[in-house]
Order: sequence, then C-alpha cells, then structure tokens
Amino acid sequence: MSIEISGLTKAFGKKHVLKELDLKIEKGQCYCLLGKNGVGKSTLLNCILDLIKPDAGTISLFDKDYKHHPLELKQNLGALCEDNPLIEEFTGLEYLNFVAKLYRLSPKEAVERISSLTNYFFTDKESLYKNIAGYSTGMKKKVGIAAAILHKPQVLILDEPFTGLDPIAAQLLVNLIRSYRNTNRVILISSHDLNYVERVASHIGVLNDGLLMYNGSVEEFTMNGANLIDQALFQLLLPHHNADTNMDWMLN
Ligand SMILES: Nc1ncnc2c1ncn2[C@@H]1O[C@H](COP(=O)(O)OP(=O)(O)OP(=O)(O)O)[C@@H](O)[C@H]1O
Repeated sequence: MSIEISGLTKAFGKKHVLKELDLKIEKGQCYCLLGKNGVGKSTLLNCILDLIKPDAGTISLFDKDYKHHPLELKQNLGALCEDNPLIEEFTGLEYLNFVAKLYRLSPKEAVERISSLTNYFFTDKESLYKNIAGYSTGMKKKVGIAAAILHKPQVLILDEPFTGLDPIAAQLLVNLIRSYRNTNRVILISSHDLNYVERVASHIGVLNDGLLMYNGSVEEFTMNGANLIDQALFQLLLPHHNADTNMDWMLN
C-alpha cells in the first residue's frame, strides 16, 4: 500500500470537513479525487502533505508515518498546492534551480531535468528569465508542476493541476502524468476538469459530506464506459436534481 489513511477527521471551527475518512491508494494508481466546491478535497490533500494537522486519524505513506519519518516522507513527495505558492521575486529558472538544490539534485541532474521540463512546457523560453511575479496563472502553474516533479517523487500530489492551463498545456500535462505513472509510484489528483480526469485516472474517489461516497476503479465508476465521468458524477451527487425549478424569469 502506498497511501493509507484511517479515521481522518478535520474540522474548522464548527465545520466538520473530514469525518473519520478511510482511504487506501496502491502503487501504480492515478487516483483522482472529485467532489463539489468546498467539500474538503484540498483539506484532504493538505493533510496527506502534512500541511494541515488533522484532529484525529492516521496517515501513512509506504508504511511510514510523519511522526517517525518526517524528512524521508517529504523527500519522497512532490506537490502542486491549489494556491501554488512560488517565490515571485525569482525568475522561473531561478526558482526551479532553487527547488533542485532543496532536493539535493546534482548539478548535472538539475540541468538535465530543468531543461527537459522547460522545453516540454514553455515554447516561450524568454519568459523563464523574467520574474515569476509577471507570469500569467497558467505560466505559474507550469512552473509549479515542473517543481513538483523535478526530484522524481514516488508520491505525486496535484491539486487542481489543469485549472488555468490552456488546452495545449493541459494535454501536455495529461501526457506527462501518463508517462510519470508507473508501478512504483502513486499519483493523487484533485480536479474539476473531468475531460482531463477521464484521460489520466485509473481510480476515482468522490468526496461528499466528509466521507468518500465513491471509491473504486474508473471502469466501475463509468460502468465500463457506458457513462461519461461527468454523467456518473452528476447521477451520484445530484440524483434528484429538481428539474421543476421555475426558471422562466430568465427566458425573455
Ligand atoms: N484554513 C481554513 N480555515 C477555515 N475554514 C477552512 C480552511 N480551509 C478550508 N476551510 C473550509 O473547509 C471546507 C473545505 O475546503 P476545501 O478547500 O478543502 O474544499 P475543496 O473541496 O478543495 O473546494 P474547491 O473545489 O472549491 O477547491 C470549506 O468549507 C472551506 O471554507
């Protein structure tokens, strides 16, 4: 087992976001977490990343926990957080070199990996020599994704990776995720972009009211392709959607 979560509980004040949630993700999976706005997807990912302390429950990565192996776990994690914090005074290249140093990549590894990732994602190389502060949301996201993957983490966690990317960059990211996935790694993604989820997911989790309302393979979720992921999600989350709601006011 690569990610094992048991009884995870988190409240912000009176808002109970995660309620004794259990989740197991195995090596080789690309697990996509879905759910309505504000349901707790980022909270769950941030607990797994040890950025938020849960109120109760346990989290282990590759059978180790943060209490006993904090450094080892974090060295083996790569993450793109939803707010994608970067150092805006740095240029894109300076930032990636800084991250490479944090993870103690050799100079040769750093040059090789940074140039391949930037060649892959940036057609406009000049921007990489400019301060991140002037980047668009999508450019920042590409830098954040490159930084998450640079040290080849065994656990890659991407919170809303497709949001803000143009369709070309999003398809490049789909290809990158597919190539990155292997039997020794685990990828966990939170996303609302179901077109892209459909292209990368092996497993789906639907978070609702603090628990996983669905947890299983993508084939099972879509009934072997009979439904699209968005249809399956709609049926699960809004089975009795009120089609009778009177919206006549907006017709003329
Ligand atoms: N630091 C915080 N302090 C107080 N409440 C918080 C905090 N972080 C999250 N919340 C609340 O917890 C709930 C879950 O938020 P979270 O960001 O995890 O949801 P999400 O599923 O990722 O949402 P979205 O899809 O809109 O990004 C929300 O009601 C949010 O307002």
